[in-house]
Amino acid sequence: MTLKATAIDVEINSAKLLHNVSLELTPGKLLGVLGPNGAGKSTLLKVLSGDLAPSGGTVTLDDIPLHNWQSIDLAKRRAVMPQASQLAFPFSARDVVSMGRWPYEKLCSPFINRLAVEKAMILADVKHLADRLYPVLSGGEKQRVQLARALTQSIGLTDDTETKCLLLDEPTAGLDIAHQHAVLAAARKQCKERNTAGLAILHDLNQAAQYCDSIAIISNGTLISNGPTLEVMKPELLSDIFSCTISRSLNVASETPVFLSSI
Ligand SMILES: Nc1ncnc2c1ncn2[C@@H]1O[C@H](COP(=O)(O)OP(=O)(O)OP(=O)(O)O)[C@@H](O)[C@H]1O
Repeated sequence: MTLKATAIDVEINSAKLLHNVSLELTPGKLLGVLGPNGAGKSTLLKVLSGDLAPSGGTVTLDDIPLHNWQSIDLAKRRAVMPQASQLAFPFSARDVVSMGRWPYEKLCSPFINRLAVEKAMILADVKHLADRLYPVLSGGEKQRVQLARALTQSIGLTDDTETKCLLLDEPTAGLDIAHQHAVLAAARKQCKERNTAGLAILHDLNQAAQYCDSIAIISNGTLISNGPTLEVMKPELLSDIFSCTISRSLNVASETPVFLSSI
């Protein structure tokens, strides 16, 4: 049992941002959310995280509506990496990552909390940035520090058996290619090894196919398709959704699909 959205509508100033979207996150799996710019992907993530109340429908975590959860209990169960995080204060990168431990401050010893921070910094490859000031890091470095913050939050307790949810809004945006792979590998590892239910909004079709267990496609605020990655990522559907020609072949060496696109 985990995070479940049922018949979600979002309407702001008479604009329909989401219409009748139902979606469930699965423990141990990474769900990729694809769709054109302005489709409603970030809006969906904000509804799933509890940051935005839907106009209609419900989001439940373990069958309990999100608005009935205490914020500290919700923070123990789901971590969010938003699309952009600005912090004006001169915190170090380690301070920012440590913020992910606030739900566990009183539950774990300082030693355990420090270990969880160090582990997440290694996973997100930001250990070498630990003492640098966050506001002066590059965009990609800040992105990885934010990923580490979300990862350390979703690590929870050392012997935690509760399923966590990890919600990532374009975690690879602005990253060099090696770090794009590293970030998605870290997200997938977190899902598999800690039975975390993950969601990542992505724009790269090849990375989505390579790292995600299932795919949801959103277009014009509507869920168009949702299911196992290769069943959903059909060239005809993708070409239609993204208004360009998309073909799919197979990388024989790695046995992974390869998507090519042209206008
Ligand atoms: N607070 C708001 N008020 C009015 N319209 C909004 C608001 N927030 C988002 N929108 C609009 O809702 C639509 C969906 O936005 P959203 O950010 O969810 O898209 P997205 O799929 O994440 O896009 P992208 O891939 O460009 O990040 C857009 O047209 C956006 O302008």
